[in-house]
Amino acid sequence: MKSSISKMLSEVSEDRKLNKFPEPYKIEITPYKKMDFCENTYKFCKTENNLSNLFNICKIIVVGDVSVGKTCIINRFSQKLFDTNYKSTIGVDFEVEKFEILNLTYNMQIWDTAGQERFKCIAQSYYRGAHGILIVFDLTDMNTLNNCKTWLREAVDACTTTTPFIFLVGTKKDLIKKYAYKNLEQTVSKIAKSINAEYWAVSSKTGQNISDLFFRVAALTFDNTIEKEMTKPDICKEIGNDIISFKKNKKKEQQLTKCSGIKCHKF
Ligand SMILES: Nc1nc2c(ncn2[C@@H]2O[C@H](COP(=O)(O)OP(=O)(O)OP(=O)(O)O)[C@@H](O)[C@H]2O)c(=O)[nH]1
Repeated sequence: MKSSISKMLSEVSEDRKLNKFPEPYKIEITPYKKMDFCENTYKFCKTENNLSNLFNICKIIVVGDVSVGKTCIINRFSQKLFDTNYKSTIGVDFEVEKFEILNLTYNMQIWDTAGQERFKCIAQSYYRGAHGILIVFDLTDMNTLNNCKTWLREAVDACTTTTPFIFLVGTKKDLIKKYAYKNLEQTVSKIAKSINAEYWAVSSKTGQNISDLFFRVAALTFDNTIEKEMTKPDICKEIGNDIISFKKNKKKEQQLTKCSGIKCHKF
């Protein structure tokens, strides 16, 4: 947690800067067909905007069976590390990754959940408000793929306040032979389409597609959040239990309204 906070305060490294909309892994296996940021997003990012820090965070949850490689994906991306020793996640773990998208800082909270059944209840309490769900399976174990629908149902049921982007992520690509992978991809494609998810095949051991996946997640959630907020009459933001609302039309003095529980006051 300490390192996550210091990361949020630190400078964005060069390899986390994004100015071009990243492509999906396979255009035919994604429901998200857009190939560029929205016009509103470009406009918002170009204007000198003191509201920009209101949209600078997204929450991503990573779910899937035991030992499919959830922690390894996150460690490979955040620390460029791969550990062959398996240490099961207890409950949930938390990481923050900092990006710069179209010159705005963007923080991604990544919630690594335990695959073990006994921790499900704890993990589910962290799903609320997620902007993205990574459902992870092991490309060498069909059972883990078959369980993805259950993971998705449970995650979506708990995400009552948001409509998250869904990614179906197959791991351990380094362990599967080319011809076997080709056959498998047809099955995965059907499942991905049936759950309306974007598919990625990755390897935490070699690093294949790991960064591309997280950049894609960052770009989609960033663009969607700004687009949604820009089309609202007023910009509202949930901070803890409070709703902070900014009136967009007031130029000089922004009217800030804070509503907490039943009481509502202006300041
Ligand atoms: N060869 C190979 N092994 C991997 C890869 N990803 C993960 N592993 C191995 O798979 C095992 C489990 O990885 P974890 O990332 O700990 O799995 P997890 O899904 O977080 O497991 P839980 O926390 O118990 O739910 C470890 O021994 C890893 O070294 C990969 O891309 N390639």
